[in-house]
Amino acid sequence: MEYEALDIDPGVEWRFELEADEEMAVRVASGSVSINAEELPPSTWYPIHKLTKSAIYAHEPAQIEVSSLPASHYASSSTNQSQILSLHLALEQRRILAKRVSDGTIGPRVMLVGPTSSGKTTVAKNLVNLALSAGMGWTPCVVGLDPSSPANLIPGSISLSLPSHPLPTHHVAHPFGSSPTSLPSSTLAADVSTVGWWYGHTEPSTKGSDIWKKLVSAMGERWKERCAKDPIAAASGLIMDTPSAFTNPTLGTKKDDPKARYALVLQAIQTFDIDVIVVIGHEKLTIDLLRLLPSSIKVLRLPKSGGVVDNDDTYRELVHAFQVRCYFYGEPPISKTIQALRGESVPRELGLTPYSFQIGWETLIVLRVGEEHSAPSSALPLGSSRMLSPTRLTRVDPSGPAHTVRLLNTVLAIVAIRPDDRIPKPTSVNKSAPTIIKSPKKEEGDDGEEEEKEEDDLDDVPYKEEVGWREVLGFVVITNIDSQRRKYTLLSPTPGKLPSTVAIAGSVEWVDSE
Ligand SMILES: Nc1ncnc2c1ncn2[C@@H]1O[C@H](COP(=O)(O)OP(=O)(O)OP(=O)(O)O)[C@@H](O)[C@H]1O
Repeated sequence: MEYEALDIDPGVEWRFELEADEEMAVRVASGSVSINAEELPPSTWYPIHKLTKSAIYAHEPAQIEVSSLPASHYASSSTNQSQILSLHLALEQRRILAKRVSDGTIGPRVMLVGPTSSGKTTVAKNLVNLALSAGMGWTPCVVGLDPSSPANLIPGSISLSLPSHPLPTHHVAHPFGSSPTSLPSSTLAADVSTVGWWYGHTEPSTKGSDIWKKLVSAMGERWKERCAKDPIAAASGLIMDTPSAFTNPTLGTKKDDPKARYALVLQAIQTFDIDVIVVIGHEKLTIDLLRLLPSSIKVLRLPKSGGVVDNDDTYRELVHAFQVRCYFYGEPPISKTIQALRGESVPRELGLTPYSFQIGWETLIVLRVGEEHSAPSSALPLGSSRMLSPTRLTRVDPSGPAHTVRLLNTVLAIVAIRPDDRIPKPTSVNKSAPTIIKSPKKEEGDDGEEEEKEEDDLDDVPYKEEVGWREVLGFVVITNIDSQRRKYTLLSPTPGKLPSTVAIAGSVEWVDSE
């Protein structure tokens, strides 16, 4: 079989963009090259799946063999690799110092921020891989706060993971390696211990900021617990990938605090005690953060790599669908052409055997966070208003046609339930009607926010709100709703009983189009 041989000069990266119908394998013929700071093994075919857009960087004069050249590829010496390396060396010193004092000192806590397609995930992955390749046994925590490019789970989720080996770039589904919950754990990319939380939407919004903050706080608690138990994890520090929405100063700004700027960014900084912020290619954000934050937090600017691709919405949708598919089915097989390549090949994940089954509406309790489905405010007595908790849970009733349409193809996060999570059924006395506390007339000069309160038990809210920010046990998709027999058909990645019968729905949907 014919291969294309490519020479790459030192300090140069060979950039490629694979389309939906392209895949390739690369092999190092001479020299040393890496992909997202993972050194490619010598003389071994390294398969790269469709839709991947990335670059192979040469540390010294190198030659690689490519099974089939993609339509779009070029070499460039204008990379930000040297700046990433300098940053890594500074972080490495901090880790070594933290390990040396061994009094629970936590290593560097780095947050990456920047606009859409600025290269945040790529820089985060490079920094993680550089730490993992340092030979010091670091286990840097990856804080995946971008629900649209989820670190190791599926769109809509945010996660903490502790990789212990350099993360490969075989495909776009799991930029930070996949968790053993979705893929067989004996495989290379699957062996990354991960804890996930379900936001349910691919962009944080001001409306959803209350639940977002709860989720981030729960993640922070979990990380602190881990650091207290594991001094190496503590010394390794963390690298946080964030959503591009974080560059919007008014994200999370509520009416009760109109002057708050970068509310969700500040909350994440506080929760994870971030002490280094790397702003990619956004001068205004750098200046804003320098003004807002104390000098103990370093705000650095990293130039955007010329190789970063400005992905459009169609590409993002394709990647999201691919990520969900990989969660249920594992990676698609490598084409026969790549399998037929002679020589050693990097092992890749096995497929999964997803399982479809039916479950009754009464058995699977589907909840939504922060939704109102009680009487409209116009139906309340004059002068009173409804005040619902923004993180309240409502049970989805699939019986109405509108609900059926909304639920079909919805991705559900299965969450763990504890015995004391259930709200006791109201007694017959207080079940009679909602108690509306009328708004007292405003006193002059009284700008209090709390005057409107009500106690409402109109809705069947079976669980405490905490369930909404519980860790996720796994994901399923509703593939069919049988209104006659009152049953859902669910797709699950593996056969067996669901770990819990309480699930949270969001706005993430998936239809298997393959
Ligand atoms: N040097 C490079 N050469 C080729 N492709 C690259 C390079 N750096 C990044 N890319 C690609 O550019 C795209 C955008 O990069 P990345 O996902 O890191 O940006 P982001 O800021 O995290 O994006 P988002 O706005 O989706 O959060 C990705 O497809 C990535 O693989």
